[in-house]
Amino acid sequence: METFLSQNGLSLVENENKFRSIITNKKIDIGKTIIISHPLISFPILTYNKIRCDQCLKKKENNLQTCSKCQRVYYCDRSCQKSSWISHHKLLCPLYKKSKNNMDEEMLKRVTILIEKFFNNNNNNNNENYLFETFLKLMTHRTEQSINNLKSFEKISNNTYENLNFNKISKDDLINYLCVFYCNNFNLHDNQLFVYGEGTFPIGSLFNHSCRPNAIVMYDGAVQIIKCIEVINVGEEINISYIDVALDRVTRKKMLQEKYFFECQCSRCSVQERYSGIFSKIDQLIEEKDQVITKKDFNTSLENWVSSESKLEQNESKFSKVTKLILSNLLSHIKNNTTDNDYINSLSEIISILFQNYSKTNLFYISSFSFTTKLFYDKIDLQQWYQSTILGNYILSIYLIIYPRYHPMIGLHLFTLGKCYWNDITNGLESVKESINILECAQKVLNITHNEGAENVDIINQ
Ligand SMILES: C[S@@+](CC[C@H](N)C(=O)[O-])C[C@H]1O[C@@H](n2cnc3c(N)ncnc32)[C@H](O)[C@@H]1O
Repeated sequence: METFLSQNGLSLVENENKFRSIITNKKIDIGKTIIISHPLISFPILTYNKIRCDQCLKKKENNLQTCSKCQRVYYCDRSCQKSSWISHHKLLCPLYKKSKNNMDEEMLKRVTILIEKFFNNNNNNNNENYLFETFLKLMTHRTEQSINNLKSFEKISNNTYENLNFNKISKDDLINYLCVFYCNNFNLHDNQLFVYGEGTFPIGSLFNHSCRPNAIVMYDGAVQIIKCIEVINVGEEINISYIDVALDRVTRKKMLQEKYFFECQCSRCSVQERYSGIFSKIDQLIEEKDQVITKKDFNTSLENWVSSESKLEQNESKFSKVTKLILSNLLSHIKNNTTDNDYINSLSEIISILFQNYSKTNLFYISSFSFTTKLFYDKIDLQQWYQSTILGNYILSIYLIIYPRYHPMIGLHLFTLGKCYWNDITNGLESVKESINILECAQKVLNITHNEGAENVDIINQ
């Protein structure tokens, strides 16, 4: 494991609160790939299992071939089918007739078959041994798991043990593996961020969480790619995010505690930050203070704003003011190569103004956001392009407050917004100019966040 990490310029160091952390031995620039790693096991979720190959997880609509024996798994070609057969399917194929596995059981069976082989051939110089060694040292948090979890793990472990013969692995080991899955596994997502699979990635599991991460996780089929979104200097820790960082502090805290068993002390959540810093102000802006009535008010005023007849009236709205303030100050930081410090300074100034003037409004609530996004896509469906650009700009301004500037959500949204401007002919040449500006920003972000060859990036680059 250490060798693999050091080949990638990384080190694993002990950490008092987090057990271990990954730090970089060299400066990493924005957009650079930090590490590419393979899963021990990954497979598509049920809704995708007929359009994504069970072995390589690449998409191939309509052309996948099923295993003629069990007719439960689909492959893109003979080579993937053969790899899967050798890896685990030979043992699992006859079992599919008997039972319908849930995801955890499926993962457990596949992983355990491989680990048993690893134990049996321990001396072989297999170049994937580091994956097993890493997996076996991942955190289980077993003593902190809920009683319900442990009961369910025991049941799955019993089923698995009855169906497969293991010599080197005990039932108790299986429960440990399930605990590892619970707080280490990843959901694989496509370039639009839709989840298509689940995977055990031992190397990816070494990265700790931050609510203001400097790295993101992307996928290409079954391959995991961790990319840098903020300059990371020698000796600094690399952090990804385990949850959606747009969530408010209370929800983040609850989710991290329930699923990963830790109290987050990242740069955004630390006590020091909480009382003074910019992220604390952001968290206060998005934290919900009022109840349902204001939500209804919000929806009505948003709809009125978007459909107001006169532009003057529109510009007077708090939605317009906030959007203009944020975009006029922050959008240029996306396109130009400003430093992270310059960006944070600008963000800090904006947040202070927003905090002073809008901290008692519900403009930044996540719950308001689902309505705003729905309205945005409704306008697109209705081809009301001008209104879609107004809403799209507002959404973009909120994204720039809650997400790091080079985040896939921002890139994807810019891409959609750029297309709305392109279709909006009411403003003539102005719309075309704005479309180009927005699409250039989208190109910059997507080239950083997405992998080469990703569909959106290709379209935009062309
Ligand atoms: C996927 S593992 C990350 C690697 C782990 N530190 C290790 O050494 O194996 C997730 C676990 O790491 C710890 N962890 C991750 N991020 C943390 C953070 N920001 N603060 C405290 N603990 C964290 C928690 O115990 C969590 O359940």
